[in-house]
Amino acid sequence: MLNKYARAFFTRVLTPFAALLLRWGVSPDAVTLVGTAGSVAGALVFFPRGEFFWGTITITLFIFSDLVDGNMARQAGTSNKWGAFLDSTLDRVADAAIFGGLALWYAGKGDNDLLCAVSILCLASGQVVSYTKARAESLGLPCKVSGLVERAERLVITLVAAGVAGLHTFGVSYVQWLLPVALWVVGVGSLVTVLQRMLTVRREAFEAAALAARGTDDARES
Ligand SMILES: CCCCCCCC/C=C\CCCCCCCC(=O)OC[C@H](COP(=O)(O)OP(=O)(O)OC[C@H]1O[C@@H](n2ccc(N)nc2=O)[C@H](O)[C@@H]1O)OC(=O)CCCCCCC/C=C\CCCCCCCC
Ligand SMILES: O=P([O-])([O-])O[C@@H]1[C@@H](O)[C@H](O)[C@@H](O)[C@H](O)[C@@H]1O
Ligand SMILES: [Mg+2]
Ligand SMILES: [Mg+2]
Repeated sequence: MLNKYARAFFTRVLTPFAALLLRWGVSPDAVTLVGTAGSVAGALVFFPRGEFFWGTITITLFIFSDLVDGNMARQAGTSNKWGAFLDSTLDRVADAAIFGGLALWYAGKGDNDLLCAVSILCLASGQVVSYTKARAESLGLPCKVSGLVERAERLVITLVAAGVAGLHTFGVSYVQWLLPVALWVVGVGSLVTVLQRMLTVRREAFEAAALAARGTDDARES
């Protein structure tokens, strides 16, 4: 949903910045790499220590690189399969660090086995959501459904909740409950998304097989 509705807005806002980076000689690949390194560092330095506010601020600053890199590649006319592969692969690395960082907090000082398990569920199910589409596309099937919770939703829900929950450190009360709720929403939502995509790909696979069988029959008859 966010991918569909917010992308146009962010493209308009980030285009001048992307153009400036290109003028400075920065490449889209460099932005992808630095953005990922920053997101991973923010997640693994701050989240395992329970510093959710600063972790979220750092990750948010770097994660927008994921919108800038493609924008730069399109402006420069250099979008290519390597860039698409690098972008998607490093997205998985950043996602693993974010939910891994939260799991480490709950496994350690956060001392909550259930929320540690829910963070791992978010990590694993989010990766499977992405895998369903990647594998379907590699088999020539379009996977024509985005599903309930795409990557942008997973990140926005988690980061807004973590950022606000982190205000607890500055004395704001009644905000810590937001992060557990967000993790449950993302974990269960991602499972639903996996199911939605699997059912869509199953239908697409059977339709493709039926079409191929009809083609063979037609060829035999003529
Ligand atoms: C009180 C609290 C207030 C909080 C307010 C928070 C407001 C934030 C609200 C909304 C943020 C909305 C984010 C919207 C996301 C937009 C949707 C979207 O576009 O998502 C997808 C993208 C990028 O996807 P992708 O990488 O696939 O696209 P690209 O454009 O890069 O194109 C890829 C192609 O480009 C080519 N290419 C790429 C790279 C390369 N090197 N070479 C290439 O050639 C190639 O062809 C590729 O195929 O983005 C995301 O998924 C990232 C989502 C970002 C989410 C930000 C989350 C931040 C949210 C909240 C932070 C809150 C902080 C709160 C602090 C609270 C304190 C009180
Ligand atoms: O499938 P999903 O994980 O929700 O979202 C995906 C991103 O995570 C991936 O990195 C991108 O390349 C895909 O185009 C798609 O947007
Ligand atoms: Mg990107
Ligand atoms: Mg990306």
